[in-house]
Amino acid sequence: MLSITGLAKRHGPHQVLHDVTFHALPGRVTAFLGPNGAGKSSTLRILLGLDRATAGTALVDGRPYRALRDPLRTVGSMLDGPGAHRSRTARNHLSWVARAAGVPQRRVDEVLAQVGLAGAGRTRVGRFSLGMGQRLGLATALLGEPRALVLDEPVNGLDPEGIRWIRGLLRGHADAGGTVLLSSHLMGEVAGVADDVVLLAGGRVVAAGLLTDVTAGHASLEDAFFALTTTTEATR
Ligand SMILES: Nc1ncnc2c1ncn2[C@@H]1O[C@H](COP(=O)(O)OP(=O)(O)OP(=O)(O)O)[C@@H](O)[C@H]1O
Repeated sequence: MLSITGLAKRHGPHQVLHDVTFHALPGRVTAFLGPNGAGKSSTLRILLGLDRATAGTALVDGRPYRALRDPLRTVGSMLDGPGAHRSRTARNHLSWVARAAGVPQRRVDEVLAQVGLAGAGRTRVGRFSLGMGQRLGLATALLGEPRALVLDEPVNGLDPEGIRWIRGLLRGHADAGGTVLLSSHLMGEVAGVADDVVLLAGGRVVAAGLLTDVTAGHASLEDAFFALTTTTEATR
């Protein structure tokens, strides 16, 4: 389980997160949604131990990321695309990450096949399309067969077929008992796969719960978001 509790973050004079609280549960896909600049990446960076909170906690199975005994097997993550050097081949990159994390080399071919890059293992990452880069980022996240996946904007750069594919992959991970937390500013694209949603605006959670509860009474998730944020602004 991923637990974010009372999270606050300040960058100089800017308070970018205000008392953010939500959970992502095993067996469920949780979509963390909001417009650009809402604070999604800031939250995920803290959860993955890449930045420190000003207040509050972000825990993976009850521990801060930095205290995990076997991080790559516990939580696979993708922030900022593939995370691979342009001059490396996909296979080199995955092989290097696997070695560093003590993951068996056979996983390299397994994840390349799983993300549809079996034929591109020897291609340099610099030649990849945006969508292929996203697939490689996902392959890296899956390498350690982690229970949880934390993915920042994984549908960016994917075409409709790619979006359909990633939805299936995330659904499969959750149905097998895994925890999936994905961020997106594209509400319509991820609504189809989410069980639970967390809507973030201006660094605050404006709604969190079952997708069906959050969208109840609205034509779409976007409509629910705009109705909620208009109300929030008006009552602040
Ligand atoms: N290192 C930093 N220094 C100063 N401000 C920052 C820093 N990192 C993020 N911010 C600010 O924090 C706010 C939230 O940014 P964040 O990247 O978390 O949003 P986001 O919801 O992930 O948006 P996007 O989809 O555009 O990445 C923005 O106003 C951003 O400018």
